[in-house]
Amino acid sequence: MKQPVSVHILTGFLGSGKTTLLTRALDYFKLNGKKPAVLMNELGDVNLDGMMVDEEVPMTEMLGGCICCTIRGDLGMELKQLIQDHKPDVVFVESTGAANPMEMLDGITDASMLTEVALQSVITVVDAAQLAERSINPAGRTYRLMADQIRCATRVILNKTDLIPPSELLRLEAVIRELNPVAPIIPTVRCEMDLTVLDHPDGGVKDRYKETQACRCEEDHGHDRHDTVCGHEGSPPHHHSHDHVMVYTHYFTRPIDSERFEELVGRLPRNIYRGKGVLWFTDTASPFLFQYAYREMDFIKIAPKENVPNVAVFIGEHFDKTALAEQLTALENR
Ligand SMILES: Nc1nc2c(ncn2[C@@H]2O[C@H](COP(=O)(O)OP(=O)(O)OP(=O)(O)O)[C@@H](O)[C@H]2O)c(=O)[nH]1
Repeated sequence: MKQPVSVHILTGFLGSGKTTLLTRALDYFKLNGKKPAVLMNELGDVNLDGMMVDEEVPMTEMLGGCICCTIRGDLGMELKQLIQDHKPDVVFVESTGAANPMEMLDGITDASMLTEVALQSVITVVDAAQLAERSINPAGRTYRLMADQIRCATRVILNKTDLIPPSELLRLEAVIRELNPVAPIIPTVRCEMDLTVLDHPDGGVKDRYKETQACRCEEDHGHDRHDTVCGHEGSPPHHHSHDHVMVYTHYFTRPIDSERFEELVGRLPRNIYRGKGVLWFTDTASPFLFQYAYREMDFIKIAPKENVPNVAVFIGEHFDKTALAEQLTALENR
C-alpha cells in the first residue's frame, strides 16, 4: 500500500526562527536518506527565506498573501502538485509569521482529500524575547495571534532563549503551559534540538484534525469565517487576528551604500519589527542577504548562481509606507 506523505506545519510569529528550524530539519532528513520538500508561504511578493534553503530541495512558493486566509484555498492543490511532481517522503509547510494555524490545518485537511498525506506535527516556534515582552500586555492583537499559534501546537520550540535572562524561562514556560497544557516545550537557541522527534507523529495531532472538522461544521452552518469559533474545550476562540500586519516591498534601482542602509534600519520605528532582503551595495563586491528581527540586524554574504533582485521587505503594524519608501529611495542618491 502507498505510504502517506508526512507533513509538518511550521508556524510561529514573524522572525521567531521558523526558517532556522526548517534548514536544520531539511539537513536532518537528507542525512538520513529521506527526501524532504517545502511549501513556503510569504506575505511579501518575493521569497527571501527560500534562499536559505538548499537548492536541491523541491520547493513550492505561495507568495503575496497568507495561507491562512487569502490563499488558503490553494494550499491543498499546491501540496498535491508538489507531492505528485517530486514524490517526497516528508513535506514542511512553513507559514507566514502572521498565519493563524487553525486555518492552515483546515488547508491540510483539504489536501488530505486530494492526496495521501499524514499530518505529523504542528510546530510553533516562539520568540522567547517577544513572548516575554508581549505577554505583559496580553490584550494586544499580536499577543493574541501568538497565543493562537501556541494553542494549536503539538510541539512548542521556545527559541531565542539567549535573548532572555535565565530567570524568565520558567515564567515563559508557565505562560505557554496555560495556553497549551499538553504540547512538549523545547527551549532552544537557534532551534538547536533533537530532531529525531520529527520521525514520529506528535501526540495530540489527531485532535488537531478533529478541531478543524468542528470548525467546518460551524462554517457549514453559516458562520462568518472571521468570527468562527473553533476553540478546544475551555480555550478562547480563534479569530483572524493579523489584519493589522502590513508589508512593504522595496525594489532598489541601483546598489546602495551599506552604512547608510544600516543607519536607516537602526532608526526604524518599533512598529516595523521585521525586515528581510537581498541587497547590492556600492561598497561590497557580492550581494548580502539581510535579516532584521526586533532590532537585531544580520547580513550574510551570498554568491547567487543566477540574477537576484536588489530588494528589501519590511513588515510591521500601522506604519507609514510612503515615508519608508521615500527614505529607501533616498539611499539611491549618491
Ligand atoms: N539571537 C538569536 N537570533 C536568532 C535565533 N534563531 C534565529 N535567529 C535569527 O532571527 C532572525 C529570524 O530568523 P528566521 O529563522 O528567518 O525566522 P522566521 O520565523 O522564519 O521569520 P519569518 O519568515 O519572517 O516569519 C534571523 O536573523 C536569525 O538568524 C536565536 O535563537 N537567537
